[in-house]
Amino acid sequence: MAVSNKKNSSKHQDKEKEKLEKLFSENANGVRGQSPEGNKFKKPESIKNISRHRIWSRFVVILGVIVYIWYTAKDGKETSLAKQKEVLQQRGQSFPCDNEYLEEIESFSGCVPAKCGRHVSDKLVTANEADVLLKIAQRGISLGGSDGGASILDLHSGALSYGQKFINIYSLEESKKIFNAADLTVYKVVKSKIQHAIAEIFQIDFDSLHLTHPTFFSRLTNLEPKTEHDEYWHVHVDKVTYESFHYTSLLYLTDYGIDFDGGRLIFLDGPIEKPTNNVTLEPRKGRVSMFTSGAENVHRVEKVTKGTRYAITVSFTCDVSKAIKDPSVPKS
Ligand SMILES: O=C(O)CCC(=O)C(=O)O
Ligand SMILES: [Fe+2]
Repeated sequence: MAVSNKKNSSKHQDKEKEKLEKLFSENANGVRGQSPEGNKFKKPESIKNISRHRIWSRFVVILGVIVYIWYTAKDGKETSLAKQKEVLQQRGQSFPCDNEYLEEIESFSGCVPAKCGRHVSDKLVTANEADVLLKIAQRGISLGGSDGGASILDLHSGALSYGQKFINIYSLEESKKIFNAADLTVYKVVKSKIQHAIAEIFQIDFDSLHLTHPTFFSRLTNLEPKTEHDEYWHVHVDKVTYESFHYTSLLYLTDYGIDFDGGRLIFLDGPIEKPTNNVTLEPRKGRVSMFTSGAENVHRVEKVTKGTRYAITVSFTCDVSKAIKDPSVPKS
């Protein structure tokens, strides 16, 4: 019995020793995989996750505030008038006219807009019409073209960018192949549809509007500028750049984000020295933008960063003395 008791007590002692060793080894190593120091004031995992989550969310909020302040201080906010993917019957913004513009236009009866503004429509020009006009632009400008990023072709005056200057396209024999009578009919129909739309939107008389100079095709790329004519991205007011303009329209012939990157039309609202809101228009094939040409529509074209952007500027004046004639097919 005594032997058995001894045996039992030594078994008991062994067990106790084993327990102590286990406990000691756990304390020395920390709980599996953790440092012994971490063990002393060990936080549960859930608390650690919460504080990590808090740090991250604070970091994200602070970063957001910094980005917002930087962004608004730099360029003001940006709103979209028309995205490339949208197909718009008509969308626009109306606002009071610039005083100088209003004073001038008031001398032309039937031509004063109910309100100034900027509008866009994807339903005026058909895909086929846009294709015909794109082909004219491509064929015509390929006979010359600027050494820099901006080339123009004016079918009315014949002006075509050529290296670092302009030539008269009608002096070239190949000019006869640029467009035929049917193409010209498309050109005139499109011009007339835009004129009707402007008259309706701004509530003026169709007959008070006259096509004016310059009305031209443009091809924009990311080539380095060689002359000031290549610098198409400057902020401007059309009435100042092209004196005779009262209503500006643009028909886009290629697609933003597909045929080219960059090249959005951007209106800058707010004080001219520090605009507070950029209103962006993404070109879409067949899309027409129409806007009053005064200082209420300060704008610029973004630099094209990739690809080729084609458009036609179709401009109208209320001053009949500044009217231009439709182009005619070159004689063979
Ligand atoms: O191409 C555009 O979107 C605008 C061009 C322009 O501002 C201009 O020709 O005056
Ligand atoms: Fe312009």
